[in-house]
Amino acid sequence: MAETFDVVVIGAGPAGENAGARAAAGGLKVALVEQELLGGECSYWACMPSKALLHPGETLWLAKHTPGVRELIQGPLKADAVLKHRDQMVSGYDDRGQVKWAEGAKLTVVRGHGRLAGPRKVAVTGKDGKVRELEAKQAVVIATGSKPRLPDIAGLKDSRPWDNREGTGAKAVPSRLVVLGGGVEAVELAQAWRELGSEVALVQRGPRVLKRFEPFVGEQVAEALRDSGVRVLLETQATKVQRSGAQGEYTITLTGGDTLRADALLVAMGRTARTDDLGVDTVGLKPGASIEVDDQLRAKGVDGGWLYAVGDANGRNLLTHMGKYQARLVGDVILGKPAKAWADAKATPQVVFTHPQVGSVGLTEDKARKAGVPVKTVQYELGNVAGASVLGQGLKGTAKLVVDEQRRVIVGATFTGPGVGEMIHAATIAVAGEVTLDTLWHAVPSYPTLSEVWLRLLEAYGL
Ligand SMILES: Cc1cc2nc3c(=O)[nH]c(=O)nc-3n(C[C@H](O)[C@H](O)[C@H](O)COP(=O)(O)OP(=O)(O)OC[C@H]3O[C@@H](n4cnc5c(N)ncnc54)[C@H](O)[C@@H]3O)c2cc1C
Ligand SMILES: NC(=O)c1ccc[n+]([C@@H]2O[C@H](COP(=O)([O-])OP(=O)(O)OC[C@H]3O[C@@H](n4cnc5c(N)ncnc54)[C@H](O)[C@@H]3O)[C@@H](O)[C@H]2O)c1
Repeated sequence: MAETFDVVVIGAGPAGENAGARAAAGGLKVALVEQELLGGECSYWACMPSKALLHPGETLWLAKHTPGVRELIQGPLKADAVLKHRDQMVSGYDDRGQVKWAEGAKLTVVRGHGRLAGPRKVAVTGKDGKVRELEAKQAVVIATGSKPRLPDIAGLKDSRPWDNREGTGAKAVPSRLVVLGGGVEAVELAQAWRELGSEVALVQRGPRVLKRFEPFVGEQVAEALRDSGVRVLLETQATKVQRSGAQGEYTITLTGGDTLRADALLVAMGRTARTDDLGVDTVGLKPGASIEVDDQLRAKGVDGGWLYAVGDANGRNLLTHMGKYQARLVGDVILGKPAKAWADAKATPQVVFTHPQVGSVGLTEDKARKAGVPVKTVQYELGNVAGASVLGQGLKGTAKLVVDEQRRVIVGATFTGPGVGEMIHAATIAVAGEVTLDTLWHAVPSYPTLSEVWLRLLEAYGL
């Protein structure tokens, strides 16, 4: 006999937790199904541990730019202390705190692997093999996240390389690390492990890293990686991977025939939706693919409008904050309130936590032009703003705005430099709120802060 809920959420990462909590706060009876740890990939093997590994290096780098402090610095980071801090950030891979939160939010936690078993039905297989049948009166929300993509490179799979789990969770610093990929995960973890003492080489097939951002971003981050001692190999691919025994040395053959040797190999080559073992075929969807949704987060191609997907599982924006945004909206949609996830296409912010940091929101110049926006851009060097000299000596960075000239509103912004991750929200407000440049002229930035770059950008535009 099936247990009945108003809503069944499969997956308790940030997206699933927030979808469930929003629906429960509106008075609905919600089951939250999780096969591993409540909190999901982000809390234990992605966002939180990677930031715990990166922040000490950034602090040291800033200190080295600060007279009176840099003279005190002796030696590199204390790797043991950083790894211990990482372990605390992931609560020792224990989700008791999250379970307590979920209970407080009036969610019924169901442990086990959830699979759709036809319309509105979910079968949950527990660790003991027993199956619990759940039935949703109103909605099922898929929030199962994503898993690493392992490209078809000879010998790669058999060599059992690191993915984001070992890449954020390793208990010791490898002497030599090779990173395959040039996206956000690759650059963040290459820098983190380099600063903890590894010799690092990063292998990227394209002409620059971070290719989804404005071109200057990839150039500056690659330069920073090189400055910290990372070997950055562009327009290069791994063609073969060999390993001497289960724990042995890696030999990575590259296009052109050169080889790299390493003690650890991190694959950071993108992710795919975790929908392969989810029973989506029982409702007419393709296993293994992202669940395509409309702006109400409703799965396309499923009759009755009862199936929703949020977070990495729908492939819209593989970012925790965007998954949580979709989750809040899906809760509202299920509660019958009007909601539309328009920020996904128009105002998605992202921070890359390298040093220099990268903050971006909305469209790049290239994407805006391709979308037919009448574009004018302005750019200003952050190092020329008085606030930069207060933060440290010789700090650099760049700020760029992409403006829709017709409407006089910003459709995209990108900043690089120290602490810009905290500055990007101002740009997100301007983009999401469609604040005109003429109004922004009266949003006066304080002196002497980095935010004064806004004033310089507006002057550069012609105000
Ligand atoms: C190294 C790394 C660093 C990152 N850093 C950042 C960052 O700084 N900021 C940022 O915004 N994003 C970051 N991301 C992306 C971020 O981790 C994801 O966007 C986010 O975790 C997606 O949340 P989610 O809830 O959709 O999925 P997940 O966090 O993947 O959670 C899905 C949950 O569903 C469970 N599940 C899956 N299938 C089933 C099933 N069939 N039955 C029951 N349970 C199931 C899983 O066990 C998991 O707990 C990073 C990613 C990586 C790899
Ligand atoms: N700070 C953050 O917000 C943060 C940090 C880490 C990850 N994430 C998110 O997690 C997701 C996964 O990160 P990611 O860096 O793995 O993905 P990504 O899509 O950003 O980058 C994938 C990289 O792998 C390369 N690649 C893919 N297939 C390849 C192949 N066959 N051969 C050679 N190179 C190949 C691509 O060129 C690209 O450089 C991203 O969507 C990202 O936004 C976010």
